[in-house]
Amino acid sequence: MKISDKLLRVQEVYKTYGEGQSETVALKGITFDVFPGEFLGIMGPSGSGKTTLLNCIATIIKPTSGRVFLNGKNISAFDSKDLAEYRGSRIGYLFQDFALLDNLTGQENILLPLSIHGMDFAKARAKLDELADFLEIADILNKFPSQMSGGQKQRVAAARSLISEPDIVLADEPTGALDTRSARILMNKLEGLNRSSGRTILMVSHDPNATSFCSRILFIQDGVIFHELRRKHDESREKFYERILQLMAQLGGGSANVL
Ligand SMILES: Nc1ncnc2c1ncn2[C@@H]1O[C@H](COP(=O)(O)OP(=O)(O)OP(=O)(O)O)[C@@H](O)[C@H]1O
Repeated sequence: MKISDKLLRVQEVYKTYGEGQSETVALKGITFDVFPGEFLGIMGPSGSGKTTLLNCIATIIKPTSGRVFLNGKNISAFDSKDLAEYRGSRIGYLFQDFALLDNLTGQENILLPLSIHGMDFAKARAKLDELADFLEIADILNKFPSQMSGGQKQRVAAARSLISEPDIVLADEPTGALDTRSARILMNKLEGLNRSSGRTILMVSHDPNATSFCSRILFIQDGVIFHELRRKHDESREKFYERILQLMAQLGGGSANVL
């Protein structure tokens, strides 16, 4: 298979922070592919390198060595102009803390990426209406973040991550600040976007409830991928959740301690 058949290829990525006595090798040669339409989860205990890996893919930080390809292009070799285009339109971000701007309404937050990167207004309006409808945020678009619940904020953030129709959405613990019910609603929406629109999502999480919505999960520990679980074609989410828990228990110490 050619590299271009894959949407994303992470190849032998290493990341070292600091030097000498304070040196931390956060990623130790990570290699994996993401195919178009996948909903890939990355699980691992605190400090295992999940956020570092996501930030290398998002070009927020540079790998110490190794390469990241998006649509066959080596984005780790991009100059700053290409990086701006890549960050702005080819990927969407979803963060644990929502990262909404407090002094902008929901609608303004969602449209912000487009106003920075140039906007076809009619297309943006149609896309906004479609996303607001699907994510059930139409009636809060004129509210400010301080007037929204956590779940509503994260669904507004999800709309913002999708408005530019990115090739891939990168989500870092998107349910981390949500209660169980809001987390489930968000994950149902992300799964729906993945299944109905073929939206490719890469999500980092330590929560098996969240990753049980994925189609495949990579397990990372001490900067190395050491296991993969794939959701079977007709496997229910509940069954997949059980398999994730079983694996976590096998890894030792019970799920809560391991991941
Ligand atoms: N800016 C930094 N400078 C130095 N060390 C760092 C930095 N960021 C992360 N690290 C270290 O790199 C390792 C991986 O951290 P990372 O945040 O990627 O883990 P994580 O799996 O996302 O953890 P968590 O689930 O707690 O967010 C940890 O040992 C961490 O202390």
